[in-house]
Amino acid sequence: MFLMDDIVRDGDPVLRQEAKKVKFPLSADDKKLAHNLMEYLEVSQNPELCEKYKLRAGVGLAAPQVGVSKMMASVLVPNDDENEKGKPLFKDVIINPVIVSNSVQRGALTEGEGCLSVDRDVPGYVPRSARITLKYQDVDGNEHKIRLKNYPAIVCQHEIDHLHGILFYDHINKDNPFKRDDDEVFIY
Ligand SMILES: O=CN(O)C[C@@H](CC1CCCC1)C(=O)N1NCCC[C@H]1C(=O)Nc1ccccn1
Ligand code: NI
Repeated sequence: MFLMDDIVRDGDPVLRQEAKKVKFPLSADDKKLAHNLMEYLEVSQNPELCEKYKLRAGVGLAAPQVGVSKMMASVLVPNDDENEKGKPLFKDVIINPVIVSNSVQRGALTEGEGCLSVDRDVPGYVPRSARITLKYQDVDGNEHKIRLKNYPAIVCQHEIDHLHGILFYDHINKDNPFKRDDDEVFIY
């Protein structure tokens, strides 16, 4: 199981590398990696376990963040409204993901972004596409082509950035970190 000590921090070159495509069928190691990447999110989103293992709760984790430069990331976006308790907005390990199209409209999280690999607050909006069409393979090699919007779209873009050596603060406007374009949507 991954713990915070396994998470590579900003400054380590692996976070600035272009990750390698993953071959199918997955090797035993790659299957284990996929499992462990998702397990971290599940454990970290469980308050008792999160506390027990001293984790930072996360909604995504990319392989380079645990020192493995491969095109693989786990995404687990919880559904915070009560009625659909338990059913996440999006849950999968995205392998060899490609954003095949994105909306002209931009979107950003109102509270900005952070990163488990960045141990400092970097204030500012991280402008991203408000909606994306994402193509990826799951651990069984099945191809998926899905449209995402709002928070799940933001999370996936953050993870895919990791696979290309990009960190969230690379997108923050230097002169005006909280610059708002009028057509931007802000996601809570
Ligand atoms: O590459 C992946 N990462 O760096 C983990 C990041 C990914 C998200 C950051 C913005 C979009 C994707 C992450 O999850 N966080 N960033 C740092 C600390 C907070 C934490 C977080 O947002 N936690 C959370 C949110 C809602 C519910 C439960 N937990
Ligand atoms: Ni991150």
